Amino acid sequence: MKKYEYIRQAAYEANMQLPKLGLVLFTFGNVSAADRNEKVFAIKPSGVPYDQLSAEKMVIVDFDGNTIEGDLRPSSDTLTHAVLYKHFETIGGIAHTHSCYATAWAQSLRDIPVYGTTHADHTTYDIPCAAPMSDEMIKGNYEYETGFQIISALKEKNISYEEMEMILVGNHAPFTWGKTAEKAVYNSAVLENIAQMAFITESIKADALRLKDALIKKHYERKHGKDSYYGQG
Ligand SMILES: O=C(CO)[C@@H](O)[C@H](O)COP(=O)(O)O
Repeated sequence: MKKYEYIRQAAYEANMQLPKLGLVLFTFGNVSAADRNEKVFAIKPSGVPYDQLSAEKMVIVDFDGNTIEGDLRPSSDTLTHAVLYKHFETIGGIAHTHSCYATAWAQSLRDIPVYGTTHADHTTYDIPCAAPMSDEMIKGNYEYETGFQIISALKEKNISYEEMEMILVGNHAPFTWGKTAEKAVYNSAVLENIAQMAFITESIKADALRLKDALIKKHYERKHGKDSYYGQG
């Protein structure tokens, strides 16, 4: 197998899931897949429509954001991916979408509260919204700073990147990650569904009640506890 072929293919297949799942339009969003031994990742080229993508067009970038291989320019979000790979030491994939409901929560600068068991099946925490960029950050290295905004938001709430594989970036859109690029895309789809349900919940009842802590715990444990299918792996 040619060098980096595995991550090129993984990134390509994961990117192609985004329009299929209705998580992006046109050229919005991007997915990357990492080879942690080589400290590189394959990412969608910038501005290329999904129906014109191929595994060969994926750009290989190192964890400092330098292009290693590829004829096209890597996604404009590359430095955010690079910062996350460097700091979240066990992840193998990252997805960024502009999916409608999750992005609307990000634009509203709001964490998504745990309103129901769908949310609790995936995480016991509210989905955090990282603070929007300061003027200095916008003038500086914006995409690089976005990575640090994500890291700071989790740190502030004392949540690890392993417990929370999804985040909203204030005024921007969601980023999700996971052990693989496929899992990162799965998390983007779950986040969009949770965001939509939370929005509709508040539209029906503005003062909707949060799910009780005991139920949050019960639902999460059922899916992720030691006796669950996932907990055993
Ligand atoms: O966040 C943004 C724009 O707000 C980007 O995700 C674009 O939606 C896609 O950019 P490229 O990956 O094509 O550079």
